[in-house]
Amino acid sequence: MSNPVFDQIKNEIDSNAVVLYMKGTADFPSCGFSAKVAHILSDLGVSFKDINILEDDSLRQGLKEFSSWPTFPQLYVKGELVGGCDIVREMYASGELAQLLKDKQIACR
Ligand SMILES: N[C@@H](CCC(=O)N[C@@H](CS)C(=O)NCC(=O)O)C(=O)O
Repeated sequence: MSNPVFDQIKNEIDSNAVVLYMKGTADFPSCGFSAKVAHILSDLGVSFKDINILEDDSLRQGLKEFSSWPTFPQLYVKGELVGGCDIVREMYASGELAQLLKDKQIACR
């Protein structure tokens, strides 16, 4: 059966190369974990769409199910979940995140 929230998420991650589902916005994060990932993407010079899950509880709950991931932030690149703060931090530190972005033809430094 089709789920309208899943359709919304699918549309967002298909129409934006990099999507960060977060608490707050990139300019005004409401949580340190979300702030960290937004800063990492900014450090890499990556354009991304920030979506504040605190403004939409059905999206907040629906994403946990859609992604099979219980927390935020959630970083999607080209329609695929990369992970949350811990994973993104590790991938950034090792250079793996920059490599993944380059492999997916996303401009970054
Ligand atoms: N270890 C997590 C930290 C993030 C986390 O624990 N987020 C919590 C608190 S901000 C969360 O999103 N809980 C579910 C919710 O608030 O709906 C990660 O790597 O992203």
